[in-house]
Amino acid sequence: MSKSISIFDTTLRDGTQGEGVSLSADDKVKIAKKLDALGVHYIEGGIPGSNSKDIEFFKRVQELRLTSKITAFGSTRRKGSVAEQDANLKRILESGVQAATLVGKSWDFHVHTALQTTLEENLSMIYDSIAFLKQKGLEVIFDAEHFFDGYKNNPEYAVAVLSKAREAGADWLVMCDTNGGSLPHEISQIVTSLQGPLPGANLGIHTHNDCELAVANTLSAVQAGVRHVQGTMNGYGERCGNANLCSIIPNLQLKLGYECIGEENLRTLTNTARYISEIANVNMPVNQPYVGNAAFAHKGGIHVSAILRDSRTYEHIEPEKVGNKQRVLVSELAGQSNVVSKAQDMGIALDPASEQSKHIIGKIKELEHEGYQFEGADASLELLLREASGELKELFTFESFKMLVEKAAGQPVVSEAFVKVNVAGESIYTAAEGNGPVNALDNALRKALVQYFPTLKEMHLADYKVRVLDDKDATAAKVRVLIESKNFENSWNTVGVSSNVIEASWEALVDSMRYALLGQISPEHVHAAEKRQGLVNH
Ligand SMILES: CC(=O)SCCNC(=O)CCNC(=O)[C@H](O)C(C)(C)COP(=O)(O)OP(=O)(O)OC[C@H]1O[C@@H](n2cnc3c(N)ncnc32)[C@H](O)[C@@H]1OP(=O)(O)O
Ligand SMILES: CC(=O)C(=O)O
Repeated sequence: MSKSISIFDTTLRDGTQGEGVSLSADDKVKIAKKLDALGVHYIEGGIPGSNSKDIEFFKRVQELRLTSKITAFGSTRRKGSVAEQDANLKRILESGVQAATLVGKSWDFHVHTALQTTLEENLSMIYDSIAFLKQKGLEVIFDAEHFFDGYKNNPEYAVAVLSKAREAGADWLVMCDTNGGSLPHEISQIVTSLQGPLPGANLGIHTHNDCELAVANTLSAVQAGVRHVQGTMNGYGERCGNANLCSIIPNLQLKLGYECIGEENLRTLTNTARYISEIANVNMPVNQPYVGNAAFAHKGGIHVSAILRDSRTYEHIEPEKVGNKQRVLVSELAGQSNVVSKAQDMGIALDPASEQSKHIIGKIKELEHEGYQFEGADASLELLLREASGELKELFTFESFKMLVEKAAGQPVVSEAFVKVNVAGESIYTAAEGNGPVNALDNALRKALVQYFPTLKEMHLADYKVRVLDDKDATAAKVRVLIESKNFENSWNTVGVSSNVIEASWEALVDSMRYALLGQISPEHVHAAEKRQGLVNH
């Protein structure tokens, strides 16, 4: 039996039925290009009978001449009408696609309850609609909605639906686990049972994740003989989502030896998944298998010590095969290996056997106990490691700060910060306003430093997160502030902890600037060098 699987992506249709996922025509075009580059065989673009955004997408995507086939989705004709007059079928034709996905009922209960028609009329709706589109020269993928629930309730009818679709000329007969309630062994048994009534049929699978089994159910169907797999990127979709292609494709290709998108394209999977999550504006869970940030991240000291000897000790595949990478995290669960490996990544020489490395681990554990978290604050960790290894040159030191927050009735709240820092032996005092206390502190600190270090003009704060660490004693609870900073090329994260949110923010802010200034020369040295060259005379 062929080991090629046709991959059908419905991120742009079923994916957008997921809560919180909404894509403009422009977003859809961008995602379609990316999916095409990934090498999926079909891209279901939307429902031309539903909205003008999808109509615009189908118009624009034709101009791109993608390799993936674009399909338009719609349901079978309405009951008691004729296919030629059906508004949804007409819209599919007008969309200019060469392939259509038609959804039809295959559960008798749905025919009676949702459609409120007879079983015979539903069969005619399926036959007429597929035959009409085939007559117009389209490839037709028939999605048998609720196929598995239908089969459990009335197997003869569910099979009659697929047979009718085949008779009408459907190119693929796709069995849908629409409510996502099936288990892998049921999928396997039902798919296998079709070999008798539908010998040699082109079967496909479309599953939902309501029992967190959509990927497992898809694999079961493939092992029972289906050769067409529908799913979405990152598992977006109605309710709990669709089968996640980011897991299905590597499972099929790397574990089961099926050909899906090829080895080279598979290496772009992580980038594609992350790009789509950015466009969809949906945060990707860090622990998402294969493509998540933590999919190959190692935290426990015992794990890190072993992966440094051989990655296979704690990795089921080489991360590069799906375009991901190994990461080592540093936390209170760290051992020497984590810290030494992290230091190496940062270009800091640290002897694993030294007292110095033991001291650093002790220090990290102590700080994590106090509430610091270095997993999400690489820049603060690097400062700590450089400081402990004696490599850090401080370019400024803190003297004091003061805050004023004022609110008068009917007036907007005003925040002002006063900051005193010392640069090259000189005490600098600045004041600045901001749209909040942290912004005011950032502005005042920057104002003090930028005259000495102009590169600070290029950086800005990109994200700010506060977490309450101990709510047993509400007012004395500690907070942890995480700040993400960016310049044109890089982003870096810093952390601060205190029972006072302003102090915690200050600490993270100062670290952010200390990190931005790593490798810069102190103004004292610049001044001394200029003096040597006779550029200044004092
Ligand atoms: C399993 C799936 O995911 S199927 C895809 C689901 N996705 C969507 O529904 C998103 C896009 N949907 C839409 O924009 C709209 O629902 C439309 C344009 C398709 C239809 O809108 P409306 O005409 O207002 O109908 P409405 O959404 O209220 O109800 C669905 C109608 O489709 C009919 N219908 C449902 N499934 C089918 C089917 N397989 N074949 C024929 N008709 C069907 C229903 O009987 C109902 O018609 P009725 O009100 O005459 O009984
Ligand atoms: C067709 C489809 O999306 C489903 O049955 O779930």
